[in-house]
Amino acid sequence: MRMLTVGVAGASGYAGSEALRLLLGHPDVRVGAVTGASTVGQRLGELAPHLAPLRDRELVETTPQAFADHDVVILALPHGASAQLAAQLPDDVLVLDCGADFRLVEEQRWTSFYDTPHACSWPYGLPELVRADGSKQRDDLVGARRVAIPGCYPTAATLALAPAFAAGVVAPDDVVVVAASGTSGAGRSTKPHLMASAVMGSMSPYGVGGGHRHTPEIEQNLSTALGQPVTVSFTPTLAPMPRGILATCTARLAGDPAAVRAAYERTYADEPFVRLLPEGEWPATGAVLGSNVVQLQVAVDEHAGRVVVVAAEDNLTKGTAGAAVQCLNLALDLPETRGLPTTGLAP
Ligand SMILES: NC(=O)C1=CN([C@@H]2O[C@H](COP(=O)(O)OP(=O)(O)OC[C@H]3O[C@@H](n4cnc5c(N)ncnc54)[C@H](OP(=O)(O)O)[C@@H]3O)[C@@H](O)[C@H]2O)C=CC1
Ligand SMILES: CC(=O)N[C@@H](CCC(=O)OP(=O)(O)O)C(=O)O
Repeated sequence: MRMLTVGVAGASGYAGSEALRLLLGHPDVRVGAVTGASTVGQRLGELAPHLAPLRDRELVETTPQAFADHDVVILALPHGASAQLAAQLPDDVLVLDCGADFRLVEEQRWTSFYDTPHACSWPYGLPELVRADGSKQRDDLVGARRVAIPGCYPTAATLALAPAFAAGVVAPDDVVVVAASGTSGAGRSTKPHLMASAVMGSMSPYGVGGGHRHTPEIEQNLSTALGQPVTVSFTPTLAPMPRGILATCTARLAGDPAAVRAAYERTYADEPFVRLLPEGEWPATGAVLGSNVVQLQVAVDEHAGRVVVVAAEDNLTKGTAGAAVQCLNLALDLPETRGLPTTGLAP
C-alpha cells in the first residue's frame, strides 16, 4: 500500500505529540506537516525530545496550505480553532478532530457548556460504543472522512457503562461517575492549579455540580446505548500523576444481577482495545500507560443495589491520540489495530 501523508495541527501540544509518537510507529504513515501557534519556528526536538526521529522538524503556522496534498490531518487544537481549519480542508481528506467541536449532536447541549458557536456533528470516534440495537459505533467510521474523537473522560465512562445500558440492567436516572485524571489532561500550557507545588501530594475536584463539559457528551453516548435519555452526575478530579484516568462509574441496578457481567463479556469479547479483567482483578492507570487499551472491571453491589464499573485508560492514548489513529485505520480500511500499542509502560 502507498504511504499515507498524515499531518498534525497542534503538534507542539500534548495530544499532538502523542499522535506523532503513534504515527512514527505506524507502518503505512509518513509524518507530514507539524503545526503550532506560539511555537512556530521552534524544532520538535526542543519541545518533545522523546520524538527523536522528528527532532529537526520545524513547527509551521497552522493554515490549510500547510496541509496541501495530505491524506489525513489530525487536529489537536483548542476548541473553536478546529472548526475553522476543518472548514477549509478538502472533503476527500480524512480529518480527525481531537477537540470537542464536532462531538455533540444537539446545539442546545453545546451552547450550555461551550462559548463558541455550535458547528455540526461528525461521526463519533468511539468504535466500541454499543448501541441500543446491538450494533457498534464502528459501523459509522468505516470510510468516514470526518471523525470527532471523544473527550478523554467520556471514553472511560462510556465504555464502562454502555454495556449495562444496552442490556437494560441499570436505571437511566441514577448514574454517578467520579473520575481522576493526570495533569496532562489539561494540556501543555502552564496553569496555576497545575504547578507542581499545587498538584504533587494532593487531589482536588473541579467542575463539581454538573458543570463539566463532558457531562453532555457522556449522557449523549449512554443515551445511544440505551435508546432513550440518560442523566449523569459527573465529577472530575485532578490526581498527582502526569497521565492516566481512573473512572469509577455506578448506576442503580434495574435487572437481573447475574446478567450484568455477561453483558460486558458479550459486548467486549472481540474488542482488541477493551480488556474486561478476570473477576477479582481491578484496573489501574499504571497498567495502561502508553497503551491504547482500556481496562474494565464490573461488580454488582447487591447491598446498595448498584452496578459498579471501574475503567482505566491513558488519557493521551486511548483517551485521544490513540483513538484518532484507531479511527484513521477504520476510515481508511486498514487493520484497526495497526500501529497501536496494547502493552503499557511500567513502572
Ligand atoms: N490532553 C488530553 O488528555 C486530551 C486533549 N483533548 C483535546 O485535544 C486538543 C489539544 O489538547 P492538548 O494537546 O491537551 O492541548 P495543548 O495545550 O497541550 O496543545 C494545544 C495545541 O494547539 C496549538 N494552538 C493553540 N492555540 C491555537 C490557535 N489559535 N490556532 C492554532 N493552534 C493553536 C498549540 O500551539 P502552541 O503550543 O504552538 O501555542 C498546541 O500545539 C484539545 O481540543 C483538547 O481538548 C482531548 C482528549 C484528551
Ligand atoms: C485534567 C483535565 O483538565 N482534563 C481536561 C479534559 C481534557 C479533554 O478530554 O479534552 P476535551 O477538552 O477535548 O474534551 C478537562 O477537564 O478539561
